[in-house]
Amino acid sequence: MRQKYKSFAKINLFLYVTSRRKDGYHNLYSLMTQIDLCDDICIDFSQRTMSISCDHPGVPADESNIAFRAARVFYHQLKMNGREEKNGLSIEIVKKIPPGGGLGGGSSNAATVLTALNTHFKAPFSKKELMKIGLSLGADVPFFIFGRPAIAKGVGEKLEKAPNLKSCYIVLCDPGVAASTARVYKNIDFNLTSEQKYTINPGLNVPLRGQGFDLRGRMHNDLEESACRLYPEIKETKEEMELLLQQRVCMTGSGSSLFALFSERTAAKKGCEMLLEKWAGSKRKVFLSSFN
Ligand SMILES: C[C@](O)(CO)[C@H](O)COP(=O)(O)OP(=O)(O)OC[C@H]1O[C@@H](n2ccc(N)nc2=O)[C@H](O)[C@@H]1O
Ligand SMILES: Nc1ncnc2c1ncn2[C@@H]1O[C@H](COP(=O)(O)OP(=O)(O)OP(=O)(O)O)[C@@H](O)[C@H]1O
Repeated sequence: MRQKYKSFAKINLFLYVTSRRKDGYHNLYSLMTQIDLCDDICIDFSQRTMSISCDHPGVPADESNIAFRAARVFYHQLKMNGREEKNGLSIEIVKKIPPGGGLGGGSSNAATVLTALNTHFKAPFSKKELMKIGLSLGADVPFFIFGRPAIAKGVGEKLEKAPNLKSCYIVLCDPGVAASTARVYKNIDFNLTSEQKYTINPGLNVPLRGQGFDLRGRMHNDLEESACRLYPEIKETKEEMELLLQQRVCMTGSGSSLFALFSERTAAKKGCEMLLEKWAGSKRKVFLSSFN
């Protein structure tokens, strides 16, 4: 039985790093939303063995793939619950989300596989339990299982429903360099983020009177300075993007992707076309996306 799934990317509309923890991880305060850029995943539950394939050369097509590890950990938990099931399945991933782009591509793939397996076996785990299983794979995985815009705290596992967001069109750019999440967190200069840490006020407490929350003035990322020091391509791309679009540009997650928000599709499309034209032949990739 073959089933197709869409595995969506995310952006961090704002991301504040509030402290470094004893376990080496960092506590966050972040507003996250899924966007319509997605990978395609096909799962065949009728196989006798477990296998994975992926069309992207930068993504492992073996048991180290996070989607494969998600399937393995799911069957393990099922067994711990006293249910021994045949664990054959094949996972086929068609990548459209740039890997190492701060768009949570791997985490989203893992969440898609966990959710698909849970549905296939008629919900042996509650959503909360599935999110806990997801956290053992990566800090971003619970968000994709949560499945709606969220305020993330802790290492990203404490999730609350976000206020009603105003839908936006996004000009998204992959500067052509993959950023290592671990390196970016390790390289944070807390002297540079401290002021922001103590003045976090994204204004989410403002009453909305039926309107969606407009985030364009609230975009922020405490990881940006660290990522730009490690990967100068990010800084260069951001500066050019701001100049060409005449819009505020922010990095998502631990980088490397950058985004600008637009309320009108025509303006976003025009911006996208301009970047595509200016950067034709370069390693930078440009996407028109949205969230609502
Ligand atoms: C940057 C974000 O994408 C923002 O949503 C996430 O914080 C990253 O989540 P992720 O890619 O799922 O991260 P993981 O795979 O769990 O962790 C990779 C590495 O990033 C660092 N890490 C990750 C999350 C976090 N809150 N603090 C950290 O310091 C740790 O060194 C960890 O070894
Ligand atoms: N299914 C997968 N999809 C993407 N990358 C994967 C996958 N499995 C393993 N990886 C490895 O994980 C690395 C990070 O990829 P990913 O797309 O998750 O990064 P990211 O978007 O920066 O993640 P995050 O925002 O969660 O930090 C890749 O360089 C790749 O080698």
